[in-house]
Amino acid sequence: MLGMERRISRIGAWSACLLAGSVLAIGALPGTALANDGYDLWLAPADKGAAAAEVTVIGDSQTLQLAAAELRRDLTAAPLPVVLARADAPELAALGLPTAMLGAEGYLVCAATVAGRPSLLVTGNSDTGVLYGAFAAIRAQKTGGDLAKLDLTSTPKVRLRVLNHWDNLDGSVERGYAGQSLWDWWTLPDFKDPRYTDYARANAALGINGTVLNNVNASPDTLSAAYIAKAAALADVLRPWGIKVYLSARFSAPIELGGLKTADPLDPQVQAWWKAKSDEIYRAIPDFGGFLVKANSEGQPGPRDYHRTHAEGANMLAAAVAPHGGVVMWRAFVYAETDPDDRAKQAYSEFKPLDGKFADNVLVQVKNGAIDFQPREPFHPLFGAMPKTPMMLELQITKEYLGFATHLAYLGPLFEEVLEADTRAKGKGSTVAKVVDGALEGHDLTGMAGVANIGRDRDWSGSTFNQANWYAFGRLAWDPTLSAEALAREWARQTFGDDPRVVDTAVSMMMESREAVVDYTGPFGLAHLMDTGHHYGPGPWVNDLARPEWNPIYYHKADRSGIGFDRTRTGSNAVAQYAPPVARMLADPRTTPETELLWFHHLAWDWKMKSGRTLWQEMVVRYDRGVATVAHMQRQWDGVKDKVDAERWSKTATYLAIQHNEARWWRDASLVYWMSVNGLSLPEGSLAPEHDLAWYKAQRFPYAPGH
Ligand SMILES: CO[C@H]1[C@H](O)[C@@H](O)[C@H](O)O[C@@H]1C(=O)O
Repeated sequence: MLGMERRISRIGAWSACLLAGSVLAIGALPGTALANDGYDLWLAPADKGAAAAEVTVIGDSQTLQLAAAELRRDLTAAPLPVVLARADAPELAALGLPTAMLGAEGYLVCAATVAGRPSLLVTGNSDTGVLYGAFAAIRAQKTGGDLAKLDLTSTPKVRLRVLNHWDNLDGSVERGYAGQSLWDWWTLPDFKDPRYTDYARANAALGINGTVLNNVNASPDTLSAAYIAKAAALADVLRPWGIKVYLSARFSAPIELGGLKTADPLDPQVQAWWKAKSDEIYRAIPDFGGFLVKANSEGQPGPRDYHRTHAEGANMLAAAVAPHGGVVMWRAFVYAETDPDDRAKQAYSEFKPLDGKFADNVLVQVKNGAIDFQPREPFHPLFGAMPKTPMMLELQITKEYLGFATHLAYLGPLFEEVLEADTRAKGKGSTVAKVVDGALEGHDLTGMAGVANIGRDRDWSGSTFNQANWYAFGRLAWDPTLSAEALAREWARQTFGDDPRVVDTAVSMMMESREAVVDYTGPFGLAHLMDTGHHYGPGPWVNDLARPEWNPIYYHKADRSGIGFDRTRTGSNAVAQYAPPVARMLADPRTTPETELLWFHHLAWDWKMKSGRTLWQEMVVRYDRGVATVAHMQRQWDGVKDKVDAERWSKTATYLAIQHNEARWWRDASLVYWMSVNGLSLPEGSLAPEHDLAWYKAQRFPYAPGH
């Protein structure tokens, strides 16, 4: 009976809403003819000419006031007055809305009669939930939704949705291509740059609820009193937007900062130091999120220095933050002594035996693939292999290996591909997404991290289209089942307005862009082929670096007889790290997806591909296709010249021209090198390389940004 009343109440409100809707005219979206430097990201203000929504707030929190301000600025021509209220507001009690299922951060946006007045209600169980609901309503309107029919319910599937800034205290950003660090450590904690608020809004609009401020290659100074105060000032700005601050911790900080002789995690003095340090941080930042740690990786100190395990190291830090509700995000990006013949095996070998040994508040943070953010990598074998441990997925938003900020490469499809990959750990459908969102093993502590592409550039991310990668990460962290294409469309509409020609063009370019990069940098699972000193241009010939696994030769193993890394039983047997059905599939080149063929197999140049062509011929086809796709993107962009503001149009057009040259450079340099190894010539119809091998080898970047 009660349920019935609830229904009626909502239906009543609906009809009022629908009536109003009949005269509804949603205001035009921001005029694309206006100059737009992209600073507003997906929060470009609504058309000034349209009537602002009437917004009432029940309750007095700062977060609710911020949510109201967002709605007043961006929601136009609302058919009903908008009411913002937490679900526990007495005014909502009689409605009996189904809010229990929203959890701590979910939202509900629907027509409802509040205090006798038909309204568009935005609610949630927390102030942040309401804020997310407000942003969802704005997004719905900007992407063509009808406010009169709005009925949105959503709860995040992942708990920690976190950006990782690889920002150094000197203002540089490791692998950052969008200018200096956003954080001005020099003027913090006193000056709170308005950009910090803009950053918080942009993130909150996506549902991002955490940020690790500093590089995983962490300076011990980050944990000094002076920097804790600076981090606290940032936390104060971000808090009302539902964003928690985390810090990367250097494992040896007890030595460097504390003057101890050791950082051994089993040493009581070391434990006491971290406990005191954590207490100090929590005094300044009561809702501090916790630590991110890169240990015993690429020269960083760690527990292995003291013959302790990664679990012992992580648990020591976990014990220090546990009383305050903090977590430790412990990275599995290690490659060291174990399995010297195959770097791709090392993290699994080291971490898998530790499953079940980590404290409850530790997440193991794993990159999407076993090497390092390549344009395409098979999913990391650790997903599904550590059922007792929360596995946090680390994605890279900044495009270290996909053309930095210059090349257009929408990463939605890359993210989607890894999330949808089936680990088969518990039968069919054991996707990486289900490992990460905790559904597969019933974990409540879950997380996704994205290495940020944010800097002080006017457009934040080095180019307009790079913003979409930040956007897609944030939305997928909220719901890993969202589609990359739908997110591209959502982003394009909010970024360029609602002209279907522009939106369709942008989406089409975005959806073909990542595969183009795969094609021109290295098709069929080739990876890590870049030149020394940067991760930008080609250098498949490089073989003189100190560590074997830094050399491209190590990865492609091309010789006169064939190309590719044999990771089957006759090679490193890395395939055995996957669940048996996946391992069986990958053990045979005929059942291995062609996109990953040379990642797992060393094959003859005349290996027959599914197309009927030889491997070599097909490789050339792909290299050509990569270059042709960039040319296609250029043509498409030319077609919307009159529809996009000149500033964003011309920067994008120029970057596409650079990309076209460099795609050609990747293709030609790679092909001349492969030909020097295999002695084959180019199939009929393929473009001849412009230069000889010596010329390509001589190319050097004078300066490698971000390194
Ligand atoms: C922060 O260091 C980075 C390093 O710049 C990058 O080239 C490497 O791939 O990955 C490292 C990591 O993820 O720790």
